[in-house]
Amino acid sequence: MALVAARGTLLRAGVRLGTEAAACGRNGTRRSASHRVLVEPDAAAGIATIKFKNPPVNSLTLEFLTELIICLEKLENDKTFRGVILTSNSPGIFSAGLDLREMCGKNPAHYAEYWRAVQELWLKLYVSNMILVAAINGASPAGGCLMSLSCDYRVLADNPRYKVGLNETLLGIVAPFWFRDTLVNTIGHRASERALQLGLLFPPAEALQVGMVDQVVPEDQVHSTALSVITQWLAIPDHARQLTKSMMRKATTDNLIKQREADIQNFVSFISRDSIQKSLQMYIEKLKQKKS
Ligand SMILES: CCCCCC/C=C/CC(=O)SCCNC(=O)CCNC(=O)[C@H](O)C(C)(C)COP(=O)(O)OP(=O)(O)OC[C@H]1O[C@@H](n2cnc3c(N)ncnc32)[C@H](O)[C@@H]1OP(=O)(O)O
Repeated sequence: MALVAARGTLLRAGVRLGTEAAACGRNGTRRSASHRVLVEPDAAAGIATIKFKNPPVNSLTLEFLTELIICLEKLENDKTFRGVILTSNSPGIFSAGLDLREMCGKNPAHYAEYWRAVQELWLKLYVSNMILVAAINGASPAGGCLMSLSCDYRVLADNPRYKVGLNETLLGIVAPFWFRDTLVNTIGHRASERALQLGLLFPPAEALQVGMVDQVVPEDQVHSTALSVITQWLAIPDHARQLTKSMMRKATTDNLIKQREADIQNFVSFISRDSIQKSLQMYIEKLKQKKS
């Protein structure tokens, strides 16, 4: 059902599925997946690199989310690809997380459609059969950080401006239970409690120390490191690795799947509150003023 909704959104957005299907194909040359998702397939290695290209900050708009979901599904179904690197086409920003404008001044039906797409992307990432490695080449707050936490391994560029974390409380909003669970599964309960309550954004050395990322490397080595990690993981027999991943993660995704509709309703009523709308608008204003 979610994919049908996603395709509906794409078609309304004027994205041609035929073009996108071709983009995620097995050809060895670089192709453009759609407007916002670039895919660089290396069929011989069985690895594809997905590059986010949704300027200015790769925020997760509904259209971008939908393109990512469909691209991941195509790669998942194409047995050529066993590993995927997620990275940004614009070094400096991995992803600014959920697009604030999608959560501001819209109607409940839009919020519901948006949240279903956010859930769908997480589900696709978290239990993917493929080996997913995040090559984090820029700042990665909130939903951007969630994407990387949903991968199997995270490599972060060593630049003090590239902070990662779930900073929702700083916006006056609350990370949902499945964001929390993803973080807890990665860094443990106590560290998550502190990070979530304070909305901490960790610079590289601290991110490594707390376990938000697995490796910090010089900026120009992020992609090559991700590649060599995937190559090591590819040496493990797929069925054994996949079953183990599922054993580790399925309870977490099942928890969302069984209360998916309730989670959407909860999001819609929370985000529609006047007080939350005001907080988000103030936050957007603050971002604008930062420039002037
Ligand atoms: C039960 C209810 C549960 C609710 C849970 C909801 C969960 C939400 C999770 C989220 O992901 S919320 C989003 C959180 N994201 C952030 O806090 C990031 C905010 N952005 C930044 O900190 C910075 O922009 C940056 C990413 C560090 C980049 O900094 P830089 O200086 O390079 O760019 P800016 O000048 O700040 O931004 C350029 C441009 O982009 C706009 N923008 C930035 N972030 C977002 C965003 N998340 N959504 C939409 N737009 C964004 C910014 O306003 C600027 O726009 P302008 O028009 O050019 O001024």
